[in-house]
Amino acid sequence: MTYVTFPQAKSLDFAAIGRLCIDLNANEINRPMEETMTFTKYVGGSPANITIGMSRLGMKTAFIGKIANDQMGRFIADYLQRNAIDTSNVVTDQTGAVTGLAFTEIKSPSDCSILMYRNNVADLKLTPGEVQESLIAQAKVLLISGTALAQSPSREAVFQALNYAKKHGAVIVFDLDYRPYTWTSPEETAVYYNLAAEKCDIILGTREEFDMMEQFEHNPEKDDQITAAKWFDYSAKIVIIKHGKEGSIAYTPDGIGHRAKSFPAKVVKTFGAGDSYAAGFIYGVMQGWTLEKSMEYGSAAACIVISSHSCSDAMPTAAQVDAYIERCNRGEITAS
Ligand SMILES: Nc1ncnc2c1ncn2[C@@H]1O[C@H](COP(=O)(O)OP(=O)(O)OP(=O)(O)O)[C@@H](O)[C@H]1O
Ligand SMILES: O=C(O)C[C@@H](O)[C@H](O)C(=O)CO
Repeated sequence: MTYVTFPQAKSLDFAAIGRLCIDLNANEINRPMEETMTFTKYVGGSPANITIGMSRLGMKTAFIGKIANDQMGRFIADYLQRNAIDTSNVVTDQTGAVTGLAFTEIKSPSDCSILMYRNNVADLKLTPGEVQESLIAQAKVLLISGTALAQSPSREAVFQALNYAKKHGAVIVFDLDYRPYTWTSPEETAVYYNLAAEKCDIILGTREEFDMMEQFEHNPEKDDQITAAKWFDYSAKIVIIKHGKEGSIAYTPDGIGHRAKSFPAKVVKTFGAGDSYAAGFIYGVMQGWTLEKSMEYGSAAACIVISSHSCSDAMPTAAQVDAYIERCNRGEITAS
């Protein structure tokens, strides 16, 4: 059963809009930030990570965003280009805005947190006029991510990108990517998340992210079926609700909850799981695979990233995902 049809005639497989920043991941793991002395620098930001993941899987990709006019901004642009990502719509800020920094704290494989420095960040300064209609017109998929809705003018830029994607028939994916520290209040967050989600074909989020969106609604049991059903009255064809290592469920308008097995992993840190899962899943559905197989692929990609030190740099190729699944099937990998 095919739930989403991708416009095959377009030359670009995947475009994403939103946050481009720097991850500084703790080198001394299993200790609090106060005791962490050194960090390794990677490109970060959820939509950037997903785009890098799609590119590693062999998809033709582009990014729409804004970088600071400094060494960090140039590092990001160069990394995207080296990963074969089209940066023609990555705009350089001219107002003195800075690159967002995410310092990661790895207290234990299951207790990780992110300390954000995001005042006056360039990624939230993308304007609607800077979004190129011609690029979105060529894309089979447009991915948006919730953090870019947190402030103007980036918020309006995302809605403009949604207008172009609708006009030109791109499949729209929304990765909820809720980061509370970029928002002024949960109520404001819910309003904009709901407005954007109405326009999307595939919505991916954790149970907690959907809870945030439902704060004005009645779903006391936090029932996944009720959550998903709302979006089928708008544009959605697939709603994925993720439950960490318990796996995820993809709901479809025919009432089916599709489940896929998850895989064991030797976990170093948990962040990046959602981004690699999204890349693997979207890649799978674009190949015409079943939702179950696509989710399985996303889960395996997630295991590779959470077993590694970085998010972006650890994004696997298709050969690496296939090899991971084979090794799990042979019983060669066990959970940490
Ligand atoms: N400890 C784990 N072991 C194996 N697989 C995992 C583990 N944690 C996450 N995954 C896989 O990754 C998928 C996405 O994880 P999760 O639900 O934690 O997303 P997320 O909260 O969006 O991630 P992030 O921390 O990047 O924001 C899960 O559905 C599962 O397949
Ligand atoms: O910007 C962030 O929120 C942090 C990301 O850069 C980081 O790579 C991550 O959390 C992945 O989901």
